[in-house]
Amino acid sequence: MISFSNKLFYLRNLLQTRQLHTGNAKTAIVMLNMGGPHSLDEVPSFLHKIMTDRDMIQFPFMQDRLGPWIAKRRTPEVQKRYAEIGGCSPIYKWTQKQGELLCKKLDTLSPSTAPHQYYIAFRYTTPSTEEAFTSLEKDGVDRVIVFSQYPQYSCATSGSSFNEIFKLFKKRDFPKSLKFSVIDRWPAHPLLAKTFADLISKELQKLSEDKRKEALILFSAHSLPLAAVNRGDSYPSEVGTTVQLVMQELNYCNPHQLVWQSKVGPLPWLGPFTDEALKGYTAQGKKTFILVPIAFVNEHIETLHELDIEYCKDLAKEINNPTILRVPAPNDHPIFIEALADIVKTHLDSNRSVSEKFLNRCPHCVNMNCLHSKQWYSKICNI
Ligand SMILES: C=CC1=C(C)c2cc3[nH]c(cc4nc(cc5[nH]c(cc1n2)c(C)c5CCC(=O)O)C(CCC(=O)O)=C4C)c(C)c3C=C
Ligand code: FES
Ligand SMILES: [Fe+2]
Repeated sequence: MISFSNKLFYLRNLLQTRQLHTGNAKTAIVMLNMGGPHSLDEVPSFLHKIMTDRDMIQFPFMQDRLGPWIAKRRTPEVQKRYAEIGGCSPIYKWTQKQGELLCKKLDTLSPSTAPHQYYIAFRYTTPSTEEAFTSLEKDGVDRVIVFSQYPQYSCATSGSSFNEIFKLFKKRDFPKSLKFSVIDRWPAHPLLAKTFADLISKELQKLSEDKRKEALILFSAHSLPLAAVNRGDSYPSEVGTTVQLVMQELNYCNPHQLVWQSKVGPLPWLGPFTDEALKGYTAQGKKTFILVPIAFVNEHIETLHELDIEYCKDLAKEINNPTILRVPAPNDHPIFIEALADIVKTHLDSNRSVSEKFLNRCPHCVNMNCLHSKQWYSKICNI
């Protein structure tokens, strides 16, 4: 049964798609991301899709049962959290805005590949990968650039989305005349670092001089299961790269620390955890923190709920009310939009369809999806 709010969403989506896709686009930019529920009714299917995605999470036993069980068990609590941030994830709204601004900029920066049109491909909600490719094929574009919206690459997130494209084209033919290329990661882009540096500076400016001097910058990224880290997933080191470049941009003005949030399920995950770090540092006498969500480019449940409500409000009360300011996600920051446009423009100028890093698997990868997917990308990108 599709609820009234979901029906409204699909109708609005259809109208927007009609308005945006003029049918004369030459270059398609496919914006890959996980997506988030468009309504509270969609939370169960969203969680089910995440927890049964074997590229995202592998259980040591009973994979077919444990995933759906954890998804079902989490549903009421996660629905409550989405209700507290307005009833849906803002990822779709922000991705649309970023896509519009990016294409507008690209039309000026790269007239020879214009008009550019963005297509959103979400892994766990609509618009899906299949919908994105069906639309761009219908629009008759000449080339497609698959652009991951995760700055840092993890096999659990970016990898799962890339594997989904491969799985789609196992079911149907890839259009022969379509030029295809991939932007898989951009953790070291200077304008990404500049965006975060600007956002952090603005928060620091809100503090009195004394507080500003003592503020500890806590970069917080979504954690990963330790099994994925030990398999060789490059996400932790790429998050570290972004952190270093942001601090360099800030001229190492304050102390900083990288911490990890949003552990799911009972298995061990990469730490130190953000909430434990806040507790530890306040016990050490620190009283002022700047929290920076460093591994996602738009607001989502983990910034609006976990950071803003659970840590800045609830946890702060428990630990003697330190000052905690949370830096906004890049969203539609003008330097961030410049970063997106520069990444695509540099890619267009490079004549490189895919990175060598992307085609190489983790040293301990045993996932056959990765093997076959990377073979497919080599072929389709003419490597
Ligand atoms: C950007 C980095 C992310 C990594 C790495 C990541 C790994 C990862 N996540 C789960 C399970 C869940 N993630 C959930 C939400 C969620 N995850 C990310 C980002 C990363 N996840 C974002 C941006 C969001 C929020 C989406 C939104 O709607 O706003 C959820 C659902 C929420 C919840 O239940 O808490 C789950 C479940 C695993 C298992 C994993 C690594 C293996
Ligand atoms: S798990 Fe990293 S390439 Fe397969
Ligand atoms: Fe997640």
